Formats: sequence, structure tokens, C-alpha cells
Amino acid sequence: MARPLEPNRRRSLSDPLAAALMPPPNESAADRERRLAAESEAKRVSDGIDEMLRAEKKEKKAKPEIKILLLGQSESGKSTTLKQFQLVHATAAFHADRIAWRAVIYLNLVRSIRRILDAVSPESDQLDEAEDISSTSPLFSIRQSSVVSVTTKVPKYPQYRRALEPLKELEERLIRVLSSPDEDEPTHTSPAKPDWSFYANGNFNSPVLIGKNGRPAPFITIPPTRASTSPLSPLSPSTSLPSPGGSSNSSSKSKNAEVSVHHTSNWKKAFSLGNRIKSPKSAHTNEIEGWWDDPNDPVHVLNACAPPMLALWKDPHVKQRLREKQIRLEESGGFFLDEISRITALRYFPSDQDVLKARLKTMGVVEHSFAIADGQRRVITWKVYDVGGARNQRHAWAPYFEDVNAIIFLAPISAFDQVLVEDPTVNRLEDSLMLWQSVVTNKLLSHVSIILFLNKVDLLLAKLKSGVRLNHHMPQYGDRPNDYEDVTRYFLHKFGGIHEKLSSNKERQFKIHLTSVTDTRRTATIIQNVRDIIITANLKNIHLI
Ligand SMILES: Nc1nc2c(ncn2[C@@H]2O[C@H](COP(=O)(O)OP(=O)(O)OP(=O)(O)O)[C@@H](O)[C@H]2O)c(=O)[nH]1
Ligand SMILES: [Mg+2]
Repeated sequence: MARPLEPNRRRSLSDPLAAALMPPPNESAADRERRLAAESEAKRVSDGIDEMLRAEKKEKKAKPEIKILLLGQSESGKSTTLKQFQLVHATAAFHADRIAWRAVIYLNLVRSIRRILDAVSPESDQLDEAEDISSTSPLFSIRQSSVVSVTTKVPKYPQYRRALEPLKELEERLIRVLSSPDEDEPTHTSPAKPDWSFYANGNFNSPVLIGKNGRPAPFITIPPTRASTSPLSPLSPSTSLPSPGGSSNSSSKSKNAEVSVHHTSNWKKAFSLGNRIKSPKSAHTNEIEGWWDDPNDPVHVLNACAPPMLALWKDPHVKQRLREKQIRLEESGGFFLDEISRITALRYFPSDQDVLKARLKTMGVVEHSFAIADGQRRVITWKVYDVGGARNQRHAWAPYFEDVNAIIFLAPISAFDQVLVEDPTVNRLEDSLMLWQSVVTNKLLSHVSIILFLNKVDLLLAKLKSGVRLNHHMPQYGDRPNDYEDVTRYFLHKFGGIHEKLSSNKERQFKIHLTSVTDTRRTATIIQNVRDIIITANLKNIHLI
């Protein structure tokens, strides 16, 4: 009786694999039975794997990944927006990270003090006169401090300088702790907590963390300054505060020395708390107990310097001199001068708001993943990419354009009277408008939803109230009223108009928000809104609705 060929026999005998798998010609009935049973088991396993792969594929389609890119110039608020995402969607992780920001907040405070000392030093006057910046723009006038009439002297300057001398060493120490100069020695492991005495004793090859999956170690880039080239040398006249002939009052020079965190950085791990015993109460916040008992902890220097820091910041001569030099420290990132007593307290623990205000410049691209419900009981992975916004960082953006779903573009509209740190001939608002135009006209991005944050409206309001006029810096604003409503309406039209006229796809999802991304409550609402827009656009794209 003709029997149908078993499936593997149907293969051509010219197929060497099929030939090898053929049963022997003299196969006994018992052998045949065993072979068929083995083949059937193999098929069952293989079908199971196929089914699993199909289910995985299906699940992936039903649970797509959403990729969001945060774009905008340096200091526009991208990393702060990312922190807000963490606060809303990964609250426990955000809280666990808070203590790690202590070093950054200390450094922000110390640097603000140094900027003041630089600005009020007698040496800085000559530097101001030497500075001459001219605008290259026909639309924006650059009104820098090129013609500054500085008349106020600060009689107590020598006392302040002497009393605050220890901050110089502390600044260097903090920079060193935040940085990992020997990144190419990946066998080092980071201290579970920063060992301040290690750094205080002049060890500069800070241990490096190996991230998960063998990812690179922490890496914070310190732009070359004297502070970073003279590692913890004993204080000498050439390294003492303020730097003679060094940074001037003008923002560009001192800000150029900003500490920045590289995309491969894992610095938070180095600062979160490790080996110390945690109390049950503090275990969930990852808080160690008793860092104030460590005599090498930076808090002791800060605590001792708190009275002269307070006196300096409150000194009316200092305030007057800063006004004359048009330095508004309240507008700079990492402004903690109004909270010196709280920040320098021995048991200071950063609040959510402190973390949002802390400033650490981004280098490269940093990726964060969040699991976010899409409203239909599915959890979607959101990948948010935070990029460095300075001009020399923007080349790193393009590779992320290809498969991104949405862009949150941040334009800090309070910056209409400021210039770029990296190029003082360019007005910041003008730079934002040019960047905005290049994003909306980019063909690679034509399918991408765009959410525009006209950011730092709190600073805008304060600036307008203090009498700074938009038309002094942007003549095309003309005679319109210089109040918050008119100015924001103008910016909404200006940025919205560029999208309307020039966008590579006018049908895309597009929304503008006036934001202050350091404001937790308002930003949380905006983030929900952004989430809904992006999810809807994404579902449309994958034809699920
Ligand atoms: N007052 C106020 N401060 C803000 C606002 N948005 C951001 N900041 C502060 O501005 C500083 C710079 O913000 P970042 O988020 O670090 O800026 P960034 O765009 O990531 O900058 P890069 O990393 O250099 O590209 C931080 O100290 C923030 O706290 C805002 O809306 N209002
Ligand atoms: Mg950043």
C-alpha cells in the first residue's frame, strides 16, 4: 500500500541535509517508532518557539515604543523637562536620586559666589572696558556690557575674599568628584558613596563606575579652566579667589567653565548612597545617615562659609554693582543664593524643587526609558532623549531624527536680551528662532509630532516687570506694549507662524505651550497633555485607530 511520504522525505535527495536525515534503509519497526516520536517532539518544540515569536511580535506591535527627542539651545530647559518626566512617571527613582544632586547644588552655589566675587573685584573693571562685542544680526541688537559705567566700589571686598577663600579649594574638589578623568581604565569601580577624604587627600584619579551591560563609566567633562588644570594644589595666590586676570564678570567667561555631564555618565551612582547603614525610615529614599559626621564632607566648608556668603549676597554695594554690570544671577541656572542658610545646613537634603533648579550642562545624548500607560490598559515604553544644546553639541542630534515619534522643542523666551555663551555675537532668541526653523523645515522630521515649549515664562514676567524692554533687543517688536500678555502673544505668533509658513508637514500634530518647566504642578499637567497628543498620533500612525 502506498504510504504518503513522511514530511522530511519529501525533500529532494539532492539536498545533502535531507539525505543525511533519511532513515537507514534497514530501519526496524521499533526504531522507526522511536524516530517518529523524536521527530514529533522536535516539531512540538519548534512550533512552540514559533508561537512564542509570533506572540512577541504581536505584543511588540500592540506595545510600540515611543521615542521623544528634547531639542533646543543650551540652558533652554531640556534636562529640566526630562527631570519632570521622571518626577511624574518614575517618582521613586527620582526621589532615590535626590541625594546625588547635593554635590551639584553645592557646586552651583559656590560658582554663584565666585561669579559675584569676580564681578565686584577691582581687577574686573579693566576687563569690562576691554570687552567689545558687536552684533552680526540685522534683527537683533546686542546690548552687552560693552559700555558699562561701573561706579560702585565694594568696601568689604578684601574681607569677603579672605573669608571665602576655602570655597576655591572646595570648588575644585567638587569638580573633581563629579568628574572621571581616567575613564579609559574601566576596571575601576566607583565608590558607593563619594569618599570625600579620598579626594581631599589629593587623589585625582577618581574611581570610575562600570555601568550595566558593560556600559561606559561616568564621564563628566570639565572645560579647561585653571580649576581643572591645577588639581587640588595648595591654595596659592595664583589659584586664590577671584582669579586675577581670569574670568571677568561677563557671563561668557565664567560660564564657559560650566561643568557638564557626558552622555555616558553614570555619575549619580557615584553619589547615591551605598554602604552606609540605612535606617528603615530612610531606606526607601536611599538616604545615608550621618554624612554630616564625616569631617571631610563638603558641607562643613559650606557651613563655615555661610555667614560671609550671606553677607556678600545681602551687601547693598554688591547688589548695586551687579545692577551696574547688568548681571542678573537670579536668571542663571543653578541659582541658590536666596537659600544659603538652608543649603549649607549640616543635614541639608535636596528637595524636588532643588533638583529641578540644579544646573549641570549636558554633553552628547542621554537616553531615559519610562513605562507609560496609554489609556487603553497597555503599557508603552517611552524613550526620551535629552541632548546637549550648545552649538558644538548639535551635530549629535541628526542620527536621532530617523525613527523619532515626537519632538519637544524648548525655546527660552526670557532670553531675548541675552547672548549665547558659546558665541557672544548671537542673541539667544535669534538662535532659538533659527533652530526652530531648521527643525520644522527638516524633511526627515516631516512625520514627527512637535510640541513647542516657549519656556522660562516666569523669568520673562519678572524681566518685563523690572522694566527690560523687548524692543530694545528686538526692534521689530515696535511700539507694542511691553507687558506679559502682549509679549507672549507676539512670541506665540512668531514661532507658530514659522511652523505655519515653512513646515515640511502642516498636517502634523503641533501644539505650543507657554511653560516654566521648573514649576512642578503646571508642568505635570502639560506632560499629561503631551502624552495624550503623542499617544494619539502614534496610534494613528500604526493604524490601531
Ligand atoms: N526659572 C526658571 N528656570 C528654568 C526654567 N527651565 C529651566 N530652568 C533652569 O535653567 C537651567 C538650565 O536648564 P537645563 O534643563 O539644564 O538646560 P538644557 O537645555 O538641558 O541645557 P544643556 O544641557 O546645556 O543643553 C537649570 O538650572 C534649570 O533649573 C524655567 O522655566 N524657569
Ligand atoms: Mg541638559
